[in-house]
Amino acid sequence: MTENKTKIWALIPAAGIGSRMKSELPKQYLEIDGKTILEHSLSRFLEHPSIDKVVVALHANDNYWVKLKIANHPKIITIEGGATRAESVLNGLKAIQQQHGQDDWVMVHDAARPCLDNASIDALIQAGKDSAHGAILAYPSVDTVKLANANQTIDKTINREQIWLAQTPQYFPVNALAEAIEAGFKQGITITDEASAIEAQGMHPALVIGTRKNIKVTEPEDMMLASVWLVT
Ligand SMILES: Nc1ccn([C@@H]2O[C@H](COP(=O)(O)OP(=O)(O)OP(=O)(O)O)[C@@H](O)[C@H]2O)c(=O)n1
Ligand SMILES: C[C@](O)(CO)[C@H](O)COP(=O)(O)O
Repeated sequence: MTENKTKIWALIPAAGIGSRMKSELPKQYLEIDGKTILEHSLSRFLEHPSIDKVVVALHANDNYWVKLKIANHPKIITIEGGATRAESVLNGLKAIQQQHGQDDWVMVHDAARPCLDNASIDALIQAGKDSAHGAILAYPSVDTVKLANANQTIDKTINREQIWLAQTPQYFPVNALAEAIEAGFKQGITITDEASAIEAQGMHPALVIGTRKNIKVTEPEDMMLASVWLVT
């Protein structure tokens, strides 16, 4: 009798061009401590015992991936990403469904977040057991939050007790997430993370406190920060 264990997939959107980084290479291929940012991010899932398979969404014109040693890892499936992060994620979800993973769960993690730690992955898996609406890593704001006017003046101060900054991974049932993103596209909502699509369907994912190390490498100064976090 084969066990029908629910699998956990990792889905890594890595099809961006990193325009805000203003670098020659797409930022996910910039190196820190001898490895690309993408390899650092991928290694967290390749080495985690609870993650069964990893899908990586690559830019249609990506000719960097094949040069990585990790490119032939047996746990990895590569697919073509889309014009937006949400489209890349949906393409990855469809690939998981084609691999009979429709009843599994998926952790979507930005390739641009190389400083993720194992304890955060463990906490997210546990939170998924307690929340049918899924769960995301996030961090409560430590700064006062201002709502801005169009002319870059302050409209008002937002009570920061309720402000959390979303990170990734974001962890959901595969089918529910695919349906939510497709519905969001039809409704014309802006989907900048997986939870925003799930919320638009009336669901309330759990917030799991991450670490401040789990930064998204977005602008040039983030490289120094990530370099420090990766070696401490
Ligand atoms: N069409 C896209 C756009 C982004 N991403 C991925 O989504 C993650 C978060 O996106 P972001 O930090 O915005 O990356 P870029 O879109 O590359 O950056 P920029 O907006 O500065 O161009 C990154 O790992 C990026 O590779 C993707 O898979 N497909
Ligand atoms: C998904 C995300 O990392 C959560 O904070 C963020 O929304 C990605 O934004 P980006 O502009 O696509 O980098």
